[in-house]
Amino acid sequence: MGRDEQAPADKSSLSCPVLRLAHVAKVYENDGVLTQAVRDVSFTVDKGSFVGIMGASGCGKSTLLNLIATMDKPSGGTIELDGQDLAELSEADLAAFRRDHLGFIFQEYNLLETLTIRENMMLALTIKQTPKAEIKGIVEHWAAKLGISEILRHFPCEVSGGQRQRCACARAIATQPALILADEPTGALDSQAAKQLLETLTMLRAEGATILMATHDVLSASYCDRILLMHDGQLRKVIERGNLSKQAFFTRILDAMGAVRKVTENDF
Ligand SMILES: Nc1ncnc2c1ncn2[C@@H]1O[C@H](COP(=O)(O)OP(=O)(O)OP(=O)(O)O)[C@@H](O)[C@H]1O
Repeated sequence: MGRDEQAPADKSSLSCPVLRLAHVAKVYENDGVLTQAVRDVSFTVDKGSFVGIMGASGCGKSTLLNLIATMDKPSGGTIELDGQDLAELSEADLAAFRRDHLGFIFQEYNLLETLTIRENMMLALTIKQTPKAEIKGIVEHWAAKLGISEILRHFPCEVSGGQRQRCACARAIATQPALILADEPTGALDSQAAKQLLETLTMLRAEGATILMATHDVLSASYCDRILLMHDGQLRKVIERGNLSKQAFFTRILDAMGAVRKVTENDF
């Protein structure tokens, strides 16, 4: 049995996890109807890694991301981010914790339309109480790295979808969060812009960022170091990239997805 065939292993003794989930569950209740969206999910995300959560629509990716983003609370299990058990935080502490430890990149950019790209980045740093004297330098540093220096004075509506998404990346990384959560970040982009964005995320990872990305797109997933394959709320498989090329990893993910589907079909 290859290592990508094993049940998810806790690698925390070997490395430095930024995020640790243990037996996380989420049950929604609407008008007495229960939906078990996440079931007994355990995994860790190491510092400086780029991890993907994959699975078909409805498998629980967004629910899991919302729990990690502190937007919702699990029905069971524990989530530890940057050494903090999220359950121990009061409602009042959560917003500050989110601001100080997390960065977000969503499918729909989430830039404030009435602010320029520069102001969007500055706002994130101001909210995080970055010293005023440092803000300009930080904005310019990341804008240059992400190739958006020329458009800093523009409003989001004046730039392309790909540029907007790179701005969202610049804003997320500028505050140096412990973890960047990306939810289908390439969902609204054409294939060329999607490729550029994925290369940008890979570059941010090389700069030390830790990224957890939900996607249903195998090509996006092939840029990751590790894929967590979900099905029906459960973590079914962990696929490590290791030394594989992007293309070989792409094939391995496809194979693993096929295998998960086969097991599921055989259940009937
Ligand atoms: N607020 C809610 N109330 C009740 N059920 C919900 C709620 N949010 C999600 N669900 C259900 O939980 C399950 C997981 O949904 P979730 O949105 O996490 O899946 P997903 O993998 O992110 O899907 P997609 O890729 O389509 O966004 C689904 O069965 C969904 O219908």
